[in-house]
Amino acid sequence: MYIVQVASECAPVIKAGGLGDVVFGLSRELEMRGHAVEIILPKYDSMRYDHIWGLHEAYANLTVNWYDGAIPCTVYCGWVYGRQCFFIEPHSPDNFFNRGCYYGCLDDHLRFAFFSKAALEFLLKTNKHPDVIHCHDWQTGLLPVMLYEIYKYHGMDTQRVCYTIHNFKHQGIAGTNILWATGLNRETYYFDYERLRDNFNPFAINLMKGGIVYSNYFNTVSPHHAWEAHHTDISYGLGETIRKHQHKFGGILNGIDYDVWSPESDRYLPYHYSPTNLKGKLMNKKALRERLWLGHDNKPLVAFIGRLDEQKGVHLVHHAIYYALHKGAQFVLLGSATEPGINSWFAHEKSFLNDNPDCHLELGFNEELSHLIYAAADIIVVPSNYEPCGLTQMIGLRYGAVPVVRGVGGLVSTVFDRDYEQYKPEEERNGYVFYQTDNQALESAMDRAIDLWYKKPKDFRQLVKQGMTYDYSWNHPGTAYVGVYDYIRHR
Ligand SMILES: Nc1ncnc2c1ncn2[C@@H]1O[C@H](COP(=O)(O)OP(=O)(O)O[C@H]2O[C@H](CO)[C@@H](O)[C@H](O)[C@H]2O)[C@@H](O)[C@H]1O
Repeated sequence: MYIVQVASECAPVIKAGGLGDVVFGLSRELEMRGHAVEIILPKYDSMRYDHIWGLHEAYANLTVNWYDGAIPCTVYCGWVYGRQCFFIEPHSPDNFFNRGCYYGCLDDHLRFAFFSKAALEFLLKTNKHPDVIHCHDWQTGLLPVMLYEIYKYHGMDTQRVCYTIHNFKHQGIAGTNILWATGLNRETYYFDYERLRDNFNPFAINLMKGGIVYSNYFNTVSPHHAWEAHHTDISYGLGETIRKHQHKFGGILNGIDYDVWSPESDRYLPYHYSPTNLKGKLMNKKALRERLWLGHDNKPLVAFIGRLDEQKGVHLVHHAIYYALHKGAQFVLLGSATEPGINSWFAHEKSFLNDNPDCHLELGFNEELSHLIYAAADIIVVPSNYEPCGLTQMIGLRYGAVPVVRGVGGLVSTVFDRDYEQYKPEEERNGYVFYQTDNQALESAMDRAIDLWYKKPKDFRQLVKQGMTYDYSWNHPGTAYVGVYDYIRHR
C-alpha cells in the first residue's frame, strides 16, 4: 500500500507532544511491513534541522490558490531517520511557518488550512496517487473536506482518508473566511450542522468536525477513550457528531517506537540496561542527579514529563511534587506550559524549590533530557484529567519507571494496578491506578508505590521488570491501522 501521512508534527524534527511520536513511529512500522510511506509537514523555521538528512528542493513552483490570489510554495524533501518527509514552505507576507513556534498564533486555523490545501495540491501536481491519506488532529481536518469537494474532480478520486484524533479539546473553531480562503466557497452549503457548522457556536465552523464528517474512517488513540468520546462529554461537544458517524469510528491504542525508546540502545543514555540487568538504570539515576545537582541519598526518584496544562491534571502534578518530598522521595519535573498562568505558577515553584536537593523542575522542552529522566526515574506520575492514550506511562514502563496514573482514557488500557487489578494475574500487573481527582486519591497511589520502594525493594524490582516486559510497540497498532487502511480502500 502507498500511504501518505499529513500532519503538523513528526518526531524528532517537529515535536510538541505525542502527535509527533505517533506520526514517526507509525510510519516506521508501516514501512517495516513493506508499505510505502511519505510524510507531508509544514516547513517551520523552528524545527530541528539537525535531525533531517539530505534536505533538498523537491518541487520549486507549487502554486496554491488562496482567497482570490495564490501563494507560491517550495517543497523540500529530506529523510528523518529513514522516513521520507516533504516540507512545504509558502512564500507570502503571511509568513505562515516562520514564526519561531509551531502553534499558538492567532491565525493558526488559517495557517493549517493553508497547509492542508498545499498538501493536496502537492499530491495532485506531482501525480502521487496514495491509496490512503492519513490525517491527524484539527490541523488537517479540512483535508478530507477539500479532497471530496474539490480535488476529487481533478482526478484524486481513489484516495481514502483515515483521520486520527489525538485530542478532542483542540478542534479548530474558525470563521467562514476559511471557506473563502481555501476555495470551498459555498458558505450556506458548508455552514450546515450536517457538515462543518460547529455544534455549539452557531457562527463558527469546526475543522475537526469536517475531518469526522468527510473521512472514510476516524479514530481516537485508545479503545477506552473512544468509548469515553462516545458516551461522555469528553469529546468537547462533538458527541452528537461522533454518534452520527459511529459506523466508521474506532479506538486504536498507540504504540511507542522501540527503535527510539529502548533502554538497551537509547542514543541519549550514558548507560544502557535491560530487564535482566538493571545496573545501568541505577547509573543513569546517578548521572541525572549529578546533572541536576540533586542529592545522592538512597531515595526513590519520582518524575513527571509532559505538557503542563489542564489536561495533564496540573493541580495534581503540583501536589505530587510536595507529596513526594513529604514521603522522602525526590522529584524531577520536565514540562512546558503554553498558558501564561500555569507557566508563571510553575516558574514560581521552581524558584521556591531551587535550593532543594531533592527536587528539580525543568521548564521547557528537552527531548534529550526526557530520555535520561525516564531511565533514571523509579516512579512516573500521570495524573491526567483526561488522556486519549498517553505515551509517558508506556515509555516509563519500558524504562522501568513504575507508573502511577489516573484511571482514564488510554491509561486504563495500559496500566494495571499492582494491588487492585481484577482482570490480570499478579505477574502481569505493572503500576498503580487511582480514579478520583482529589489530592487524597493521588496520595493513596503514591503511598503504595513509595512504600513498596522503601519497604519491599525486591517486590518493587519485580514490578519494574513486569512493566519492562510489556509489549507496547507499534506491532499491534500497526496491524490495526493496516486493517483500517485495507477496509477503507476496498469499501
Ligand atoms: N517538556 C518536554 N520535554 C521533552 N519531551 C516532552 C516534554 N513534554 C512532553 N514530552 C514528550 O512528548 C510526548 C508526550 O506524550 P503524551 O502522550 O503526553 O502526548 P500529548 O498529550 O502531547 O498528545 C496527545 O496525543 C498523544 C498521541 O496520540 C496521546 O498519547 C495523548 O493522550 C494526547 O493527549 C512524550 O514523548 C513525552 O516524552
